[in-house]
Amino acid sequence: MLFHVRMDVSLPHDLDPGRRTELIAAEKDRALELQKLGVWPHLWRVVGQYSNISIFDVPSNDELHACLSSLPLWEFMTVEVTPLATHPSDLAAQP
Ligand SMILES: O=C(O)CC1=CCC(=O)O1
Repeated sequence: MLFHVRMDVSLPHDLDPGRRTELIAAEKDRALELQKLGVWPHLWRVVGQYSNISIFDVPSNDELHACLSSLPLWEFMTVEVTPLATHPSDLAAQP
C-alpha cells in the first residue's frame, strides 16, 4: 500500500543544541534504514519549510504507524497521511 505523507517538524526553540544535533542525526539514521528496507521510496524537502513530503510503501496502516512513530523526531512532528490508490488513467496501470 502506498501512502503520501507530509511531515512538518517543529523543534522547541529552547531545545538544547546538543540534543537537537543528536535527534537530527538519529532521524537521518532511521530514515536511511527505512529507505534501505524499501518502505520509504521517496523523501523530498518542501522548499522553504522544515517539512518533507514522502511516499511510504508498507503492507498496512498499522505498519505505516509503526514506521512513523519509530522516527526520533516523531514527538516534534505533525503528520498528515493520504492513502493512495491506482488512478485508472495512469499510463503505468494500463493493460
Ligand atoms: O527534516 C525532516 O523533514 C525530517 C526528517 C525526516 C527524515 C529525516 O531524515 O529528516
